Amino acid sequence: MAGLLKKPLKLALVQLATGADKTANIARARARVLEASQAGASLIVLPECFNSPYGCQYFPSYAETLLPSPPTKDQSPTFHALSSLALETKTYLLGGSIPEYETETKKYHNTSLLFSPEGELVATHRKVHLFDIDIPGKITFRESEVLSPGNKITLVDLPPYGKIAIAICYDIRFPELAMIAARRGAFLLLYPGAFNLTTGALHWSLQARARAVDNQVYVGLCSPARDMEASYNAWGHSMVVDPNAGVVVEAGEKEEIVYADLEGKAIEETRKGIPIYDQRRFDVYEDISRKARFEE
Ligand SMILES: NC(=O)CCC(=O)C(=O)O
Repeated sequence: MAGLLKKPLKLALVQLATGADKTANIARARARVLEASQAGASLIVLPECFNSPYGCQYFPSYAETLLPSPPTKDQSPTFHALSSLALETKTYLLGGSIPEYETETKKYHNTSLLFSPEGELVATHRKVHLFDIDIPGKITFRESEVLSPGNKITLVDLPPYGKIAIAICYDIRFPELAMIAARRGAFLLLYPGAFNLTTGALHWSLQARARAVDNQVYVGLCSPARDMEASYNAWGHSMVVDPNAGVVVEAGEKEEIVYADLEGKAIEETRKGIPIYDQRRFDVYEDISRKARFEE
């Protein structure tokens, strides 16, 4: 399967330091996105919940309304800030995620918005797998107490590069989603995410490398910077992994932008050397990518 990534692409992951002030978070994101675009990035990613603190107690008060689209500036200042910034920088801009309130259903979502270099909204991903875990003595978190899940896999074409898939944080633990997107032609799986000090140490890098090696695609994980004063301590360590599961670049814990130059030949050479794409046995097991709920 040659030619998934049709043109080399500089990817930037902005490991943003966020706080309680939404306006300040957006302003800080803007400064970092301008910096990344000046460094030559053409796809720039912000972290999960980049305009708010991460936590169920915060989602309702920080939530913005995105539908019907486009929202007004009052309904979603973040939508308009991202759209203008993508247009100003002429980049693809993935607005990590923001808490969303859908007025029609009266539901909250954890939602990622992707804008084109023309400032147009080109994809919306609502977190499909909500972060509900309970590790006694370490961490209990129940996004589902406030949020409702999204119901689709998000695969989007970024001309002239090719297709990418977008999912959010806990979504990475579900290899089906990654595998389906990769089998439908994604060259890159992007996960804005905020793992924590318990599961970050255990699984952050492992999950990124696993999704890359399973699918022989690039994987990018973009975290908020770690803030030990916050109620939830993000892991940091934003990273890009190549199609052979090698870590191309990894941030530390503080605010930082990391860059990676993605090239189609890395995917092609990996798949040529270890040709699992041609060796699948759909006579033994099912090709689940044929049945997925998709919006391309
Ligand atoms: N924000 C999240 O979905 C956190 C996911 C996480 O920490 C994990 O271990 O998975």
